[in-house]
Amino acid sequence: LKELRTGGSSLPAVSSSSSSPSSSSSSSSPYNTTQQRLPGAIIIGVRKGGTRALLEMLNLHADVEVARAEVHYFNVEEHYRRGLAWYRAQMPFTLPGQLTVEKTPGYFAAPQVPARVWDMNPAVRLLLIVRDPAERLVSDYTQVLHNRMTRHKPYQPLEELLLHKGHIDPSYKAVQRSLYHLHLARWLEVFPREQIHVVDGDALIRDPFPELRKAERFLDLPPRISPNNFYYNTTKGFYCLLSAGHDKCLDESKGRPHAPLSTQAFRKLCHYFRKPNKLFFEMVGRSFSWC
Ligand SMILES: Nc1ncnc2c1ncn2[C@@H]1O[C@H](COP(=O)(O)OS(=O)(=O)O)[C@@H](OP(=O)(O)O)[C@H]1O
Repeated sequence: LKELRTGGSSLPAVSSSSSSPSSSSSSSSPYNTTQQRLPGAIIIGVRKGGTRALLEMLNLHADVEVARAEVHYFNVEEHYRRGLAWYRAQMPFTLPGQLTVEKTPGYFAAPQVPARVWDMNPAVRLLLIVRDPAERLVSDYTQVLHNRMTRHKPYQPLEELLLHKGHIDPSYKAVQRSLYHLHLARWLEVFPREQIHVVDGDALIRDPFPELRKAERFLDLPPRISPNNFYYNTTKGFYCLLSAGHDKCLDESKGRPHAPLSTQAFRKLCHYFRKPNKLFFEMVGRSFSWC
């Protein structure tokens, strides 16, 4: 939508030899007014929490430009070795005063990432969008299942991966990714709590606008996103975006029907997450109505 309005992020990326966080690459635009800048805000996770929806919705704001692709700079060694100039060259072109936002949910659970993000810019604002960890896990599995099916690869039913001798298997990666308190603890060793804004992913699904208003406030953006930017699409079963006469829904990989899981197994999952959830609520100073 924004691209249609400003042409901002559709310009080609250029690389720069500088690695200073404050420096930036000049654009090849005829007016030379736009530059690629390092992000002032990063959506760090959680995977399947609604990170794409949040990014696209923030992009409705005239003062925001977003990196369309997940960059995986801080969590993939090969990318990190390329340095900040490479990272910056993955960012959209922005006008002075515009905020660059990127999202890579893989950052949240990667232990080396918080310190690296701090080194990039200790003032960067972090957005963490969370969702009921049991639902998140099923969504996570559903995505892997879909990818494997598309590549005609074999796959195990969720219950086989999730349960070991009738108990939740803590070594299953999707279980680990839902232990939000463990991952957040590592971020809080590096960043003050005030620098991390927690978005309620379930609330964002039900009614995006209030969550966006809170995010605008956290990012010190003037309130520009309005309820008129959203409409409920009955075919998709989710809110879609409206801006400057254009409408846009997230692609079909967002909001897929979930893989089946027995009620009994789902209950076990909910029970398993009860304690970790409590620890997470204490950490963030608020609670969520998760199962
Ligand atoms: N408006 C709107 N439209 C479509 N989907 C929406 C929306 N808001 C939130 N969501 C939820 O986003 C979930 C996908 O999360 P992510 O974008 O973080 O996934 S990913 O980690 O980047 O793959 C996706 O999860 P699933 O429903 O499990 O597919 C959605 O529930």
